[in-house]
Amino acid sequence: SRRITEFPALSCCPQAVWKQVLVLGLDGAGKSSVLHYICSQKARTRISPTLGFNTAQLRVGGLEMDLLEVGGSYNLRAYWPLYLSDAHVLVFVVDSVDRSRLLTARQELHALLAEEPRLPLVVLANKQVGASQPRGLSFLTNTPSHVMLPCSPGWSDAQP
Ligand SMILES: Nc1nc2c(ncn2[C@@H]2O[C@H](COP(=O)(O)OP(=O)(O)OP(=O)(O)O)[C@@H](O)[C@H]2O)c(=O)[nH]1
Ligand SMILES: [Mg+2]
Repeated sequence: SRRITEFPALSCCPQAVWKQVLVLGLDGAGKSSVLHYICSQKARTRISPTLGFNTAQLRVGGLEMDLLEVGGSYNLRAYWPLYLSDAHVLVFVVDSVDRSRLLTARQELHALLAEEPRLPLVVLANKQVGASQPRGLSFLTNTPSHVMLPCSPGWSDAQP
């Protein structure tokens, strides 16, 4: 069964539209946590690695979004490019605390942007508790038309 999470309408998108949002990023970045938080407004501290896909449906007034996460483990990254052509937006989630893997994250993001340079991009700098501006992540992309947002899916109020 298809479970749709509903949000109140936004005045900016009165007509019915459907968008496919592709959610990618290295394993452990927090993609499933973000999807879970969007759909339930609750953090989940125990979350299993995604071995294939994970999906969520949202409706914000007339805007309906299908969110598709493809797991970020090394073997699954080979499948990422297959989903680019159907995507309207790419949300790339980065673990901003795990500095040792930022370079890998950057390489993977650049490989995606090389295939689909005009795909709108949102970078989520995850695990940023209390930060208003993500620091030290500007090198991730030199695409001018992207949005970079700090996030932490409900972490401050997480229940173990
Ligand atoms: N401290 C902290 N931990 C987080 C945050 N978001 C996610 N985590 C933890 O990070 C780990 C990985 O989160 P997931 O959401 O499974 O990561 P993922 O990107 O879906 O990983 P794959 O499915 O393996 O590609 C889990 O233990 C989460 O509980 C956050 O904002 N802060
Ligand atoms: Mg996952």
